[in-house]
Amino acid sequence: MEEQQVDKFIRGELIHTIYSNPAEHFSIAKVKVLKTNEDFDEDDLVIKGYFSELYPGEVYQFTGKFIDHKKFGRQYQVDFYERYVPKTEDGLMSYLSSELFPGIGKKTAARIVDKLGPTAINKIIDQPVLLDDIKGLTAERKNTLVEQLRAHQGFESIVVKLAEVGIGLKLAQKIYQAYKDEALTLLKDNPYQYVFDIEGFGFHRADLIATREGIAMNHPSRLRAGILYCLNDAMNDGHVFLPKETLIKQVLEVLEGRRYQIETDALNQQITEMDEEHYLVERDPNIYLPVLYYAEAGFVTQLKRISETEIEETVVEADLLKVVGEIEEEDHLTYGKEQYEAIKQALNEKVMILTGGPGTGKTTVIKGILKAYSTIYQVSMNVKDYDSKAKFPYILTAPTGRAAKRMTESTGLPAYTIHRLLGWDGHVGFDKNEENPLTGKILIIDEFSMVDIFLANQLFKAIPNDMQVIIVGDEDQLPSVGPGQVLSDLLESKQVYAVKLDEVYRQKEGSKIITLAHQIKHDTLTKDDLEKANDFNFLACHHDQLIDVVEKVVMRALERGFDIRDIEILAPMYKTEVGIHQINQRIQSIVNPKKKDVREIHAKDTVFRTGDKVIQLVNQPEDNVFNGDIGQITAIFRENENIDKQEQVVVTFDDEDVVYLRNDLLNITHAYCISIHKSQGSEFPIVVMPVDYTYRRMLRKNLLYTGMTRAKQSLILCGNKEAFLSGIHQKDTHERHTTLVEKCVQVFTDNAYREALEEAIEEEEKLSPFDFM
Ligand SMILES: Nc1ncnc2c1ncn2[C@@H]1O[C@H](COP(=O)(O)OP(=O)(O)OP(=O)(O)O)[C@@H](O)[C@H]1O
Repeated sequence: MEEQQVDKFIRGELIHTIYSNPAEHFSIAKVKVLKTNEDFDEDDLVIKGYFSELYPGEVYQFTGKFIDHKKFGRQYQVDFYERYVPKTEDGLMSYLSSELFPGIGKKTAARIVDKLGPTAINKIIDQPVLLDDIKGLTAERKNTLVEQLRAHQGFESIVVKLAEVGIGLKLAQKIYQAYKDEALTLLKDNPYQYVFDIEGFGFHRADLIATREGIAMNHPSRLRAGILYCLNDAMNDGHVFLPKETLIKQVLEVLEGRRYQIETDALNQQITEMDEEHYLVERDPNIYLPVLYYAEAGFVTQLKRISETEIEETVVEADLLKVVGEIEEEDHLTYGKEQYEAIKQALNEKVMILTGGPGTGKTTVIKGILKAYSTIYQVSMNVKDYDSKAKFPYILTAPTGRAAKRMTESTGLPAYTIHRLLGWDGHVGFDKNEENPLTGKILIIDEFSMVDIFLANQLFKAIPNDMQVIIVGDEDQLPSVGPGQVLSDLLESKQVYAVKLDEVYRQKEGSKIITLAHQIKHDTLTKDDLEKANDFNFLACHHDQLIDVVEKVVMRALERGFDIRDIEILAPMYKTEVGIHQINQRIQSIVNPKKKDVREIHAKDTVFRTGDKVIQLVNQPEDNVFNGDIGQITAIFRENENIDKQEQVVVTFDDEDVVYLRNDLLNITHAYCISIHKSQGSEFPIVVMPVDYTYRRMLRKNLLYTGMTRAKQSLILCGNKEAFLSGIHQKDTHERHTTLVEKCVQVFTDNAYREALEEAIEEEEKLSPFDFM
């Protein structure tokens, strides 16, 4: 349908806001261009102007003019804008031009809708001849279209209606699967339900639909959705709960516009009712999502169960001293006092935490524990000596593939990611649990600072009473990406035996990297400590030169014979001028530039090329790749080159080839430069860390510490020394709201509390409260 539009316009979906000044309502944002009669044919555009509110994912129509910004290039200065409300015809057009109907593009779809009107689909199904004189539609395409329309009958009314409110085919398919014929009724009556049932369906989208349907701003469903939305948001920020006062403040910010106000009493009432109906848990003054409350409660009670079971046999000190002496002789070292203590307690305690910074000997102690146990209990460390009856006694696990691999390299024993160990099926759940526990005698979990409260709960559920557990981690590293800060909370609770290793051994080998890490940890680092050393340098440079300097460092390392896989650039932010995206683009253009005979595929803002170094962004256990795994694109196939008739990108991870279809490319990105958060659990021979004042907001002690301690051979910092020095003295102010410390203390010391908690967990499991998430 061509519109009778005289004015020039850009119709686009808001991707994200780049800058906003709420006081003046001024924003700069990026939009995906959907339609325009301006002379512009790129996919994305930066717009700027005065807006009351802009929501990502929403479609707006802008009028204005193009301006050329000296630094940022072409932008659209908006004079007037409005939210674009599509008509049925638009919905129909996007349905017909969707991937369900191959070969039908936007133009042909428009011609069909133009000719047949809003009831086009029924007309085509009843009388396919009506398509006969549509230009551009071959007989073959016509037949496929009719066949497909027949096959999807029923579904189309939902897709078309959803397309009218800006929902694409993929999301529509998810919605249809979840609600089938109820989808439209629900959309009209309570679109907020979608937010909680359908992944990728945002609150603001539901709000816009609700406004269209005339649902009142203070409708209970809206208030509830606002509450759950804020709790979810808090979870994404790592919190396990929100104080009620904070929650209410945040909900009001989300729900109130300039034209209406929400009564706090009404919110309070909803919170109480939602608690009664198990949609949230209120433990005055804290409000939790049930999944989080019960994950925390579950973890603590499981930990208590395992801790309180008596150990079968303890080791006599004299025997241990003898065995440790033998190991020391064999390995040519003398364990430090704390290291010896750690080995001893690991053998004598049911659950023990081993913590310490880099180079303090955590890995050395793990090896010591394994050797000592094997010698004392005469247990073979050779996997081949075991079969399905006699199970291997040692389980080594870590949250990431890389960390697990490192455990295998250092001990020579098999190690698995926690997901793999627990038999995660990738969708519904874990194979290992209370009913089907793990088997073995000693469980060693490395990099525990990365384990969130959900995974900790799942893992501990699967640990049988007679297993000894050794938790290993560095409490000064960043907390887990997911909610909670399990390692540091456990240490703070003091309910589990912990050995802290302080003495640095790698330093003895002359490592400046380790010295710096410990100086940061103890807040003693000064500008003078940043002098060049064998394995360290700080290349001070101006913001404008930062990417050039990073490039030079990478080039120099390559010239010295390092592989690009050995060099990792770590930065804290994605979108600044010197952010991860920009650095990746630059390094890619140097180390893997466009070439005639090298295949590439364009996906959104990224060009993936054969040979590119890439990082996995989500867990994909079905393919044995996990968030943070780094691989290389080894092949790109065109549609006509494989039986699936789809473009394919093959990424080779350590020993695994994983195939990505075009839609899956969202799951990977370039990995020349990765975020410090994503680098957790990994180590690289050379780490290059740009530090810029534009990262200020992110520069914190534990972030810098985590990044720097990823370097094994060489660490090169570049950029602004002041920004670095101010960053290492900034504690993370963004403390996570958790109640693990209190729960631990109570469960371990108050039996009545523990029993009540266990009962509540059991009740909750019967109710299966997690369905709504
Ligand atoms: N008691 C010791 N005597 C001599 N050398 C030691 C001792 N303990 C550890 N080391 C050495 O110090 C170095 C660091 O030890 P290890 O790798 O075990 O530390 P880590 O805490 O696991 O470090 P990271 O977390 O950085 O891997 C190793 O080379 C190791 O051999």
